[in-house]
Amino acid sequence: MADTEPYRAGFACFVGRPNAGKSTLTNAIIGSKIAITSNRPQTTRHVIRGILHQENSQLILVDTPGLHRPRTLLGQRLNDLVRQTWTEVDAIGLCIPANEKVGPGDRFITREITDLRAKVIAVVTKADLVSKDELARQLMTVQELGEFADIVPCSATTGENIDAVTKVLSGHLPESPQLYPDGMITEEPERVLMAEMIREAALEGVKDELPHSIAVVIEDIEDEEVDGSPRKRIFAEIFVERNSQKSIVIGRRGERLKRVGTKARKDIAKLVDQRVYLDLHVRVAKEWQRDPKLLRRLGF
Ligand SMILES: Nc1nc2c(ncn2[C@@H]2O[C@H](COP(=O)(O)OP(=O)(O)OP(=O)(O)O)[C@@H](O)[C@H]2O)c(=O)[nH]1
Repeated sequence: MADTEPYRAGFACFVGRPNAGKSTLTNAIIGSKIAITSNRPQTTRHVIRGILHQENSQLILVDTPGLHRPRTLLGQRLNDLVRQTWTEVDAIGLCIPANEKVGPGDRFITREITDLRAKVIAVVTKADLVSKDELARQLMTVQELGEFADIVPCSATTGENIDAVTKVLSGHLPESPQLYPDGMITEEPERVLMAEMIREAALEGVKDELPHSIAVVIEDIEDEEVDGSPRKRIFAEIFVERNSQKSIVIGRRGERLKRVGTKARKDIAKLVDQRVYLDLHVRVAKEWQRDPKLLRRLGF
């Protein structure tokens, strides 16, 4: 029967409250670190696409930030971006952690995505954190939450049932010819990925206020040759809103910034498969979240 199956291709995204496991799931499916995860809410800012090529389908995953109460211009733009994305996809995976009570946040998001043309699949994430009984109970609670085309439990950490999530999502895509060439896993410009890697490194182990106040811009990338082998020299600016935040990022005698640079450099070197020299600067740009010009420069 397999070869009579029609070819399907289309777009899907994961939604869910902050920390529901959307980015980790996206990574587990695509099998490469293209979306940024952290244990802090709302670190996913850019729409990043990963493309999963299978024999009979092509699943294009779009990563969106979470909806949140818009307090700034950035907040409003992010929400617009999220809603825009939802209207464009063919399938939506609503992520609900197995280890947390279904709450108002989940109901809010469920309502928001109910009347879209996309098929909605409930994905119960982090299944590894609960017992079988707890998982069964959560699946039943989720069933009551709304009308879903399917409900699938999985764990992105152990990889359990990730194939099932992919299969179910792909099965709800429209019949369509292949949309992207073979082998392509992301169409996000490398610069955005580089900036996200630096941002992730800069956020490691810092206080709650920083994630919303930090942004990274890649100013320039130069190809150079060192000792006969190619190297990329990358100039990046880390923007923060206050001097106090600048001190946090830089650390005592610049030690923290050095660690940030080392980690980001390694991640970027893996991404571009080349040696990298990273030139990092930290700049205070007061209220960058409210400055339309700066927002545009930062890619929002
Ligand atoms: N044990 C376990 N932890 C997970 C799993 N999936 C995600 N996590 C953890 O949950 C936290 C949040 O995961 P993310 O993937 O960043 O969540 P997100 O929904 O993208 O979060 P936002 O970007 O804030 O919207 C991270 O610390 C992950 O390591 C899983 O299957 N099992």
